[in-house]
Amino acid sequence: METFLFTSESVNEGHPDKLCDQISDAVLDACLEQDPDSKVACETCTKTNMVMVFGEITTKATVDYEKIVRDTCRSIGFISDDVGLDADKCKVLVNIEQQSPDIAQGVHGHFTKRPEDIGAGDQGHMFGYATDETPELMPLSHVLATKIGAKLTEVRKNGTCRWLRPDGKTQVTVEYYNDNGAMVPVRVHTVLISTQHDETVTNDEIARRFVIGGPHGDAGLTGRKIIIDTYGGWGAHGGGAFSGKDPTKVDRSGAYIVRQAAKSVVANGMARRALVHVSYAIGVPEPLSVFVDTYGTGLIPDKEILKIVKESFDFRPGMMTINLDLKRGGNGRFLKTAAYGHFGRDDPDFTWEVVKPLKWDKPQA
Ligand SMILES: Nc1ncnc2c1ncn2[C@@H]1O[C@H](COP(=O)(O)OP(=O)(O)OP(=O)(O)O)[C@@H](O)[C@H]1O
Ligand code: MET
Repeated sequence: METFLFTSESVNEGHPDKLCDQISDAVLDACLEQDPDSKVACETCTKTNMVMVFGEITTKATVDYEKIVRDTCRSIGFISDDVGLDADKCKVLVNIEQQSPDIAQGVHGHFTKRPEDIGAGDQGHMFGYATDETPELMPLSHVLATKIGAKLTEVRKNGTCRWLRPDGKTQVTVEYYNDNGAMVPVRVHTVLISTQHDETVTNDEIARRFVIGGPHGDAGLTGRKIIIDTYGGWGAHGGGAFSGKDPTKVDRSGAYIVRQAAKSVVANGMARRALVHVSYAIGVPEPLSVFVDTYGTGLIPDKEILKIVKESFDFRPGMMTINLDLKRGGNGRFLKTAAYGHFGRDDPDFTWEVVKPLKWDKPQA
């Protein structure tokens, strides 16, 4: 049996880039909670003793950006310079302007367009992926890297492992067998864990020193972990980031709907593995292209699956927003997505994970 190795990495919520993603999505949550029509493009950057939020936000909500930054840092565990950032003492800079009137006019006509007519918030192309190798229909290498990272945070926060600090990375290599296009995991080959720790840990417990972490060790930026956010290197990626963006930004809503489409194709038994691709032009509601590839695992031809996908999913931004309930923020709805992956999560707030029943004729054996 010919096999190959495939590796996915993940980072914890204390990684500086992920801290930025979480602050951006906490801002989005706060805006949507008070004003579901908010238009939000919130970027965050951080370095030692400093967090800055910046971008374009048009909202009726009254938002205390500084408080959101400090609360988010604190809840992750950044509570002293020692661990990489002090939530209560760090400098917080805010540089937020309104959405460009040119974009507002083209995309939502300054809030006048009906949902059917709302245009894509930008050009771009997005991929959704699903594979039958795990119950959540996600790549095993990615699921394991993500879950080990989440577990590290859990044992830090619940006190099981007292020498852990917030920042950390994981990486998992899995040996796979290619079963006519379907991916079959054979064994876990390597697990790598790099976690920030305090000075009390001994050299027997760890291989390399990693005391300086968080923004002190490495600057952070929103949108720098797009592969960790999606499929761990499997499938494909159009390059758009998710966090801090309202659903008119198809980088996010488009990627969510194509995940639902790919997952539904696999869950309905039409294929063992699927990639769904969509593209947009700014200000235009209908997608420019939709494409399906089942890597040769389809029980019916890909072009028939594509037809079913196009009939079953509405790719217009205003309609994706309604169908996936993407204007609902608050209660950490989007904040949750900003660490440990946007896909494959078992949580009713991840509406794009709900499998849609698809009507198709299974060929006779
Ligand atoms: N009114 C406009 N019409 C068309 N394009 C515009 C308009 N205003 C700005 N742009 C272009 O679109 C770009 C935004 O594309 P980009 O992919 O960087 O978006 P983004 O939301 O920042 O995504 P990411 O977070 O993935 O970087 C701007 O930098 C600019 O080049
Ligand atoms: N940041 C922009 C906005 O707020 C979107 C990217 S530029 C087309 O609409």
